[in-house]
Amino acid sequence: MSRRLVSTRGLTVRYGDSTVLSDVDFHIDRGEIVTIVGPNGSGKSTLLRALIGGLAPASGRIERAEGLTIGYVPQKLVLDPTLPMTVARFLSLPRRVASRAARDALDQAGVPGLERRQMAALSGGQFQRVLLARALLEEPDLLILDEATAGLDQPGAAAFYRRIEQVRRDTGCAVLMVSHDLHVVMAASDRVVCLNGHVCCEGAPQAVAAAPDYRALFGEGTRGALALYRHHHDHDHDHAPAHEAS
Ligand SMILES: Nc1ncnc2c1ncn2[C@@H]1O[C@H](COP(=O)(O)OP(=O)(O)OP(=O)(O)O)[C@@H](O)[C@H]1O
Repeated sequence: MSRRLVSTRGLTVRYGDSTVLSDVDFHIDRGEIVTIVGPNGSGKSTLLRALIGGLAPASGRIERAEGLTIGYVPQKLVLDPTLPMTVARFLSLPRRVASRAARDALDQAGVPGLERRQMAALSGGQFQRVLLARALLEEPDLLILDEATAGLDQPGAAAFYRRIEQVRRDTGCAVLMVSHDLHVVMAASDRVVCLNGHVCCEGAPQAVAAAPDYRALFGEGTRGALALYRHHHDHDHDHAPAHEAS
């Protein structure tokens, strides 16, 4: 398969009369971690939907590598809490997977040994990692995460993204994620694309954080988060932090 997994050229998407994305050039290559940031309503989820093939462009082109396999981790998944369902059973929906494969995927997602636990009894962080495990069962070339840490606190989200980096190291998959908090995903991203209906700026995370277009959209209000991020990355993580498996 070619190095380029997905690309768009001049992508324009409309819902009725309203143009949500206009003239977007985007690409992600094998093994890259790319984060899309942008304010609410800026078209981030729409871009993901178009890349997956769930939306037809009004104009422009989308190209996907032949045989591309995508694993998708949604922002949230609502399960009926009164419905008894173990993690193992959940991982076997919609198609049955071997227990060995389920175990390996849970290991890879950083939540080993959860097979017999009830889905309704998982913490928010564990639940998102089970969703990650389910996506990994597809053995994706490209893992897509749409605000996958929305319900987690910042240390929990940072631990989740460290796990994503580990998954990339282990499997070589590319990762495309959407996040509203650039500073939490900074360490895990090779490249950041700032979207506001069009591509405002893109580049290395530090460069985007400093870019005038990014600052115009997000202001300077995330300094506290940046400090937290720095604290979490000025030392080694020989010992998994408490949040890693919580
Ligand atoms: N199915 C739809 N029909 C009509 N308009 C839609 C539809 N889906 C999204 N939109 C509109 O398109 C715009 C972009 O939505 P989108 O969900 O892509 O933004 P987003 O950047 O992911 O937002 P958020 O950060 O709030 O999740 C919004 O104005 C939204 O109301």
